[in-house]
Amino acid sequence: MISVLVTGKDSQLAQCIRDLQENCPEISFDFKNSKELDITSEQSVAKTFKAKTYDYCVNCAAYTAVDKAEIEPQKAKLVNTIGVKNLALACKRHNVVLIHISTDFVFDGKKKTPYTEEDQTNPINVYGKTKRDGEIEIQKTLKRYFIIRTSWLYSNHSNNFVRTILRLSNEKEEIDVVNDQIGCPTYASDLSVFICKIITLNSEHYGIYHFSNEGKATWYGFAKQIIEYWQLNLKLNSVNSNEYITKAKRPGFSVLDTSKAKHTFEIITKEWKSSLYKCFLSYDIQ
Ligand SMILES: NC(=O)C1=CN([C@@H]2O[C@H](COP(=O)(O)OP(=O)(O)OC[C@H]3O[C@@H](n4cnc5c(N)ncnc54)[C@H](OP(=O)(O)O)[C@@H]3O)[C@@H](O)[C@H]2O)C=CC1
Ligand SMILES: Cc1cn([C@H]2C[C@H](O)[C@@H](COP(=O)(O)OP(=O)(O)O[C@H]3O[C@@H](C)C(=O)[C@@H](O)[C@H]3O)O2)c(=O)[nH]c1=O
Repeated sequence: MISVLVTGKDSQLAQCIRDLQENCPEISFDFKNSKELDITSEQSVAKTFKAKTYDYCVNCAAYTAVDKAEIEPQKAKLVNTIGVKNLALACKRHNVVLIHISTDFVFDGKKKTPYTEEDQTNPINVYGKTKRDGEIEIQKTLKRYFIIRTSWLYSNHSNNFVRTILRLSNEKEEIDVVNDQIGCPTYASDLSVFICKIITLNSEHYGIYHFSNEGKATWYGFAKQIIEYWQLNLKLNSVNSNEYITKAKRPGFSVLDTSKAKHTFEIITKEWKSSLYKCFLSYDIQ
């Protein structure tokens, strides 16, 4: 049995891993929520790693409120940088492989072609900076780690853009959505399959990997597709970022090049629209 600690039990990603559990009989998962394991507390982390022996730690715990991070940067840093450092140190002490999830928002979005793992990071908002600093803490501390950068995660769990659009369709007749930020929506369930594959392979190809669904979209295009699949009665207005003011700046282009993950782990990434359709089919509120 492979023993795996998963932090951030209530995150959408951890919930997707939980959904997958019965398809991975060789893995014994131990999910901890933020009360059971607070990654910002050295004591809490030490206690968890002493209580049981783990082969892997999958870190799904994060501060993910992109706009709020601009007004409480210390809180974002505490979770995304200091908390990650605590986990990396504990993994080192207990010889555990760390699988950490990072983001397309570590990039500034000035590139015109998909970002590779070798591209320079240059975050333009607090969330992105704290996530990039978390990556650095891992690289300083550990040799046996996987940092998986992904983008625009959604699922039928927790907070995400799909759920926001569904909620707004109940509250409003029309909404403005930005058409000048390009990325790739990624079904968290597909990412959880990839994480389990790395674990079951017992891969030693440590390092940074980009994982997303295939293709690209604007948030406007993403919203349009959600409206089409769910047949929502919501009018969309396409606007520029300077017409839709938010506290945090977001990269104009943050599509990830997933070639390295595809070649190393022999995976096929799914086209984003087909994964969105799968998410639609799995939805319980239709
Ligand atoms: N959402 C997205 O679009 C993307 C996310 N990512 C990354 O993927 C990962 C998973 O994201 P996602 O599933 O959306 O996350 P969510 O926002 O759904 O959940 C984050 C979880 O982290 C937990 N958490 C916060 N602080 C702590 C703490 N101090 N100790 C332990 N747990 C804590 C929260 O618990 P509680 O609710 O109890 O506070 C919450 O359950 C994150 O690393 C994120 O940065 C990357 C790209 C895109
Ligand atoms: C809800 C809404 C958002 N937007 C814009 C704001 C923003 O530029 C973009 C996305 O909005 P959201 O705030 O929902 O998504 P945001 O929190 O920015 O999403 C990001 O989350 C973090 C955690 C990541 O790591 C990223 O990969 C990315 O998924 O869409 C509209 O234009 N209209 C709307 O009605």
